[in-house]
Amino acid sequence: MNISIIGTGYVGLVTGTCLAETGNNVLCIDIDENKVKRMNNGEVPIYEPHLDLLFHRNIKASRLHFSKSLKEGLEHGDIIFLALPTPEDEDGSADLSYVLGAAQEIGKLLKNYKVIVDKSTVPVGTSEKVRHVISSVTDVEFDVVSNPEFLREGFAVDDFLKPERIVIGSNSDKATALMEKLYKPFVRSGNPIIVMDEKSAELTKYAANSFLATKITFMNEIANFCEKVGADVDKVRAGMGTDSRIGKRFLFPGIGYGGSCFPKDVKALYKSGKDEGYEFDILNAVIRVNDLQKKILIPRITSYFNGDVRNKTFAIWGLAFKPETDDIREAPALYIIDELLKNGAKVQVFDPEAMPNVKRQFGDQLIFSANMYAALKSADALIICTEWSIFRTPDFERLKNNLNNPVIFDGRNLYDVEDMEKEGFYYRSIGRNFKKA
Ligand SMILES: NC(=O)C1=CN([C@@H]2O[C@H](COP(=O)(O)OP(=O)(O)OC[C@H]3O[C@@H](n4cnc5c(N)ncnc54)[C@H](O)[C@@H]3O)[C@@H](O)[C@H]2O)C=CC1
Ligand SMILES: O=C(O)[C@H]1O[C@H](OP(=O)(O)OP(=O)(O)OC[C@H]2O[C@@H](n3ccc(=O)[nH]c3=O)[C@H](O)[C@@H]2O)[C@H](O)[C@@H](O)[C@@H]1O
Repeated sequence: MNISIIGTGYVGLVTGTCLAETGNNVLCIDIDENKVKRMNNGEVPIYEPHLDLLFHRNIKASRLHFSKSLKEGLEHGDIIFLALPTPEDEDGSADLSYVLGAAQEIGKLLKNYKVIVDKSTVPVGTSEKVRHVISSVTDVEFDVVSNPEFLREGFAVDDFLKPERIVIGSNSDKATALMEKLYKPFVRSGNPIIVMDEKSAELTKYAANSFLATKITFMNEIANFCEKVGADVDKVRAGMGTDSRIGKRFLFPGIGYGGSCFPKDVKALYKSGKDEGYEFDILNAVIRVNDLQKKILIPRITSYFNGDVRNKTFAIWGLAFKPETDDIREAPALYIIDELLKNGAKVQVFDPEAMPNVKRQFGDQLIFSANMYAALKSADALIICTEWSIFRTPDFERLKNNLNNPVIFDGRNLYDVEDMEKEGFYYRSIGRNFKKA
């Protein structure tokens, strides 16, 4: 099939590349000329494991192309995917200007039947709005389908190629049949394509993300309480997670959820509730608790240094909002860096992939280190914000020798508490055997 993807970010580029991988001819459109130029020069503009290989293979096979022209996109694709940003608006709602703006342009360019697929995360009723915007500028036949995306950054290619489910919200048999044909190669192992009405599909996406954010937040609160009563959240997690009704995944406490989606999606669902006169109490609490959790290390650090971090130097390991991505949107590390700089501290950072993005935001306010050990040089403490694999088994002797003080604030519970105490570290993690001084 001929497929066009409008918006070539984390979702659009992965979708386009994976659809090319199953033999479709894909044209990816992006408004960012520089990005299109880089992709046409063979450069993958984001870090996403395994994407490189598929990207180059499909370009070589002439199944994957890039352009900045929406007109070309409309001429090429029988199915047009919208993978456009839906960022948080000032009032917490999802900003639909990218999606509806593109819909209007699409309407003007429409010459024959197309299926317009919304892959962006959007509130209930958006497909209807897209339909309305397009039909207000054209008489040409078209269908709109909601097809929310569930991929995770860092696992995006695997998640797309082997999805646990595909959700299609459609009120057109013709469009549904085309979508099922397109996705058939991805569900050979028997995972379902779940077809439903478009409103339910739109809500499924927000419900899934908000549920996962709630699960993490619940564990963060349990972890905080563990510290009050001297329990160990790792043990509690193991005890809970083995109940198959709860499950082992997404029970890891830390310094709050971040990323381009959970924070904005929880807020958008909360705001949708408000707009309908429904108060999502649980989401309100999730938002509040997560905001506090992102900064939970700050009072601990400040109190360790007797209330004053001025002229102290901190090493930070991990800047991305999670491992295996260069994405720093809503990354907890950025909140911690902000607070430390505001309080007069110096900050030396290392991240395997996210440093260029952080450099664009913080410039020379930070020292960017060539490797994880260089970041420790003469630092008064190490703060761990992202659980990249390379941080899991460091050379503790080298770590201790490079630091001014053997002090670690670990926001991701990477090390064993007793081992660290034996090694002579002051080691503070989240929700584990913290003994009050
Ligand atoms: N990042 C993720 O892991 C996931 C994101 N989503 C949802 O997918 C949507 C897209 O997210 P991301 O891919 O992360 O966004 P992104 O910000 O990485 O990429 C969006 C792309 O759209 C381009 N763009 C903006 N306006 C355009 C226009 N008028 N025409 C053509 N291109 C345009 C931008 O230049 C950018 O390259 C959002 O609604 C998000 O909530 C859903 C599942 C996973
Ligand atoms: O809509 C989206 O954009 C995507 O959002 C999340 O994917 P992603 O944000 O890439 O990453 P996750 O692995 O879900 O992690 C999100 C945040 O939760 C945190 N987290 C995750 C799991 C956990 O146990 N504890 C925890 O603190 C991570 O550190 C990270 O900050 C969802 O997992 C995807 O299904 C969804 O498609």
